[in-house]
Amino acid sequence: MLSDLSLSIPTGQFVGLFGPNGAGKTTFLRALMGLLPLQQGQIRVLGQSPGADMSDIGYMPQNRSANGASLTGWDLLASGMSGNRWGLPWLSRADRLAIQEALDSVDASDLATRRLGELSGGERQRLLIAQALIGSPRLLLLDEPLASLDPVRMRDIAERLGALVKQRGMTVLCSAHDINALMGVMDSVMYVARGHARLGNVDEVMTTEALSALYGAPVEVCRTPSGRLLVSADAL
Ligand SMILES: Nc1ncnc2c1ncn2[C@@H]1O[C@H](COP(=O)(O)OP(=O)(O)OP(=O)(O)O)[C@@H](O)[C@H]1O
Repeated sequence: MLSDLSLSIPTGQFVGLFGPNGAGKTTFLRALMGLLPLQQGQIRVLGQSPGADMSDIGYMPQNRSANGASLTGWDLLASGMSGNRWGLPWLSRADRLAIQEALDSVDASDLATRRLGELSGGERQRLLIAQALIGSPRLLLLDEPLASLDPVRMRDIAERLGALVKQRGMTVLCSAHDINALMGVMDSVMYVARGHARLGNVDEVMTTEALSALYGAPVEVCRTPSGRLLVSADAL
């Protein structure tokens, strides 16, 4: 359970959300979506209560349904339009352009005609990121979007998302386990552990002192000569 959380995520930033398994990353994203009731306190998302107006929010959940093996990639994206999940709505020209733009933004247009049942985990993953990007949301909440991607594709998607933040002024909150995949792309890090969180730039948060305080146990943060961050501790 998350507690004593008081933070404000600046708009137009790419924020990496990190922490060990079970720390509360998914819980935090679901609370922002209005999918979980708060026991205490309050959250404002784009100035509103969570869940009040989702039109400007794109969300890629962690638990991704394996349904729809016979649907194509295009069908998957179309099914999310007009709030229609698996039905296939009539699409306006603007809807079709929005789908194509979302596919292009993650280099997934070649997957539009492929059936979901034939795609690799990483290919489906790219389509789901595209689905969350439909309509150019102001806020994008991505729960482990880089899981199942190979290192080259991981970096490619991270850089594409980083470019969208810069081009559109979009705010991205992206949970991940490999901090190095988002290095140079993130503006800030939110690190969650033991129900507490710290938000700041990489150099403020990813330090031996800051993480040891969050974990309540000695944690060592090192940088390799090539700039990779390594976090190690018996407690992890
Ligand atoms: N629906 C639920 N009911 C009860 N407890 C839950 C529920 N969902 C998650 N939890 C618990 O809340 C805690 C935080 O889980 P959460 O999924 O937010 O962690 P996470 O940081 O996203 O972890 P991971 O890196 O493993 O995905 C865990 O202890 C988990 O068991």
